[in-house]
Amino acid sequence: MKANLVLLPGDGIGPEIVESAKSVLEVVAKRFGHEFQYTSCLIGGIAIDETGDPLPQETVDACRQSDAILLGAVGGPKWDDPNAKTRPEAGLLRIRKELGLFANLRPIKMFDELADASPLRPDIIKGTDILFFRELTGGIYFGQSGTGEVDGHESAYQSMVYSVPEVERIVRLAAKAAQGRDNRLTSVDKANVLEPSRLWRRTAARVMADEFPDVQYDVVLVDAMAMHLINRPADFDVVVTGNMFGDILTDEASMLPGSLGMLPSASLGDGGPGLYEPIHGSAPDIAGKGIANPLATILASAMLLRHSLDLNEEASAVESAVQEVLADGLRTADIARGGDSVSTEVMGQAVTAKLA
Ligand SMILES: NC(=O)C1=CN([C@@H]2O[C@H](COP(=O)(O)OP(=O)(O)OC[C@H]3O[C@@H](n4cnc5c(N)ncnc54)[C@H](O)[C@@H]3O)[C@@H](O)[C@H]2O)C=CC1
Ligand SMILES: CC(C)CC(=O)C(=O)O
Ligand SMILES: [Mg+2]
Repeated sequence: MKANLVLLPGDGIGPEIVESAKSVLEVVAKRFGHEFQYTSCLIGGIAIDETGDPLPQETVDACRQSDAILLGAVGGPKWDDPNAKTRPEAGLLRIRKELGLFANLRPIKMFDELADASPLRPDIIKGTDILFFRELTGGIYFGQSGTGEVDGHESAYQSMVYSVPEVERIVRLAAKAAQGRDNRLTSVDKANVLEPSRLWRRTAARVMADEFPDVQYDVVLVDAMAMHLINRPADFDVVVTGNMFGDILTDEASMLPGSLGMLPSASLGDGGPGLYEPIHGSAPDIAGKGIANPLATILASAMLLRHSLDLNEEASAVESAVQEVLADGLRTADIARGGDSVSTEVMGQAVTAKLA
């Protein structure tokens, strides 16, 4: 098949890990007889430096015309000035919104080979296989914000808004995914405090009762969920939650397989191109050192093959190749736990070698 792919390397370790994932896609195309074309576009801090805008219009246009998008990460200390007109992260939020990518799928899958990379005991993490559905284009990250004065003191606010259709569509997707897995769905909210969470909870309950009575459904408050994830992660199947709760809980959940550098994600909407990225950020502390773990981005490219190009065999081949290099004992520093480690490039090449 022919596919037009947009690459958005971004900032920090973004270019290094996207380069590794691109090499993997190139080798997949060669082995399976596909023709992938790549267009690299600006997003984030580098886009601010070059155009003044973290999401230039050419980037949006190229993404809209593509079959799928692979993104590295955005942001870094260079653009952290609290008084700056715009930030790299604004570009990422906008591309998600512009493309209507309301569903962010974040699988938390264990690799047996990495059991010793997790800070948690093997008996606790054994059998963990969670699929998070994080709502991605609403909630507090998109709420009205501003600064002002309260009681004579400088103040700031950011509001959290969810509408019924926004909750319905993400819950439906998550419930359908549950039907294809272990048929269990957990909705996470903060309904004991937040009004949008109460709307979320009653909407989700109605959708589940009316449309998915066969799916085993429960609700958990987000603070308790933070604890359950560490205490009994293997008990969860599909989890659906709002934008900020999903952002935070999945970074926490990355410690189950052992590193942020292992977790991919897919952002999907109603048709149109999907956007694939690792869940981590631009890791400025290790950028340019050639030691970042490229596996999250490589696994994101596998999700791209599966969800946007319908290439299931190819996606599985990439996932197996990752498993094999881990079984061979290859570790980047983040999963080496003090043992021998390899560079980003060597890890990427090892995966492509398995696929060639
Ligand atoms: N999707 C995106 O583009 C995201 C961007 N960010 C941005 O990234 C910048 C840095 O944020 P942080 O809070 O430091 O989060 P981060 O996720 O970039 O890094 C947190 C820690 O994990 C490590 N890490 C992350 N990815 C790794 C990988 N592939 N291999 C090895 N180690 C890895 C980093 O070295 C760091 O110690 C900020 O500007 C933030 O806004 C943060 C999260 C997501
Ligand atoms: C700009 C942020 C919302 C990025 C982030 O932390 C994420 O999507 O995981
Ligand atoms: Mg995050």
